[in-house]
Amino acid sequence: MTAAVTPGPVVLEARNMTRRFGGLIAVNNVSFDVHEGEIFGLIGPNGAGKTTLFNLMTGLTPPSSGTLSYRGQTVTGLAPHRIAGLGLSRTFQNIRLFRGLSALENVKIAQHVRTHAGLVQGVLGRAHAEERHVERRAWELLDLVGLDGRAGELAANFSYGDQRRLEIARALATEPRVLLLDEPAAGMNTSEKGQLTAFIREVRDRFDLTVLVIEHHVPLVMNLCDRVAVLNFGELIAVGDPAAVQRDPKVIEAYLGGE
Ligand SMILES: Nc1ncnc2c1ncn2[C@@H]1O[C@H](COP(=O)(O)OP(=O)(O)OP(=O)(O)O)[C@@H](O)[C@H]1O
Repeated sequence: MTAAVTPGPVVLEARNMTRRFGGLIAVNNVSFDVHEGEIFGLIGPNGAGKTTLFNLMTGLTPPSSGTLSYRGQTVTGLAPHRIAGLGLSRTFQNIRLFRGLSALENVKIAQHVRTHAGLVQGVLGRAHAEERHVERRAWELLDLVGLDGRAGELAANFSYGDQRRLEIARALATEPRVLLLDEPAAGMNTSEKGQLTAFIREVRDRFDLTVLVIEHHVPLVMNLCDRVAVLNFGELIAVGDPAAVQRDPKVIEAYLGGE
């Protein structure tokens, strides 16, 4: 478990975020703060609303009501690329790499969120200096995630674990301040899961990030996260340090008791 540290300033403020799909309330009046530099876990049973909450935060799904502020600026209602451009970057539960492109190309393309080049221009013809910078940075990120030796291989040929690492490299290519990871351990083998905690901490420290992570693997969440929020049927039933959350009777009943 991480040592208690003084929390940094609030970077994200979710206020009364709600999303209805017809009669179903997938996310129900959820409010929480995330502090700079935290690793903040989001757990809950299947269908609890975790991915929908990430989608609301990153602009993929508009909320029915409620807001998200990032460093005091309301980002609710902005398009996903605008939110990414402000510094919120994410990975997906169902991996969304360009499977037919190489690892290097996947990371290079992601950088156009920052360089403002269009997708076609991003692939075909940037100015030389910018292209060299993009290429160098892509190699650095592949090196960081341990895939620089496989830069030319197609993403489709990578194991789940390596695809997830490549997704993280791609998310980092947009130079985020906040990284949202949707089930980074899914599909990983035991040894890959074992390395993930150290890897996420290293990424947080190296890039001075705030990290939000959805994860089903409870021991990983409890080891990794500074604070944990628990969703159940769309409602936030607990937020706090991992040990306190793990002891909370509401959480035990909703989720951990069933493990
Ligand atoms: N686009 C959609 N249309 C209708 N219902 C949806 C949609 N997206 C999510 N839901 C429903 O909202 C609820 C929350 O789903 P969500 O995927 O956010 O849960 P989750 O906690 O991420 O689940 P899991 O752990 O299984 O990934 C579920 O009942 C789901 O079926």
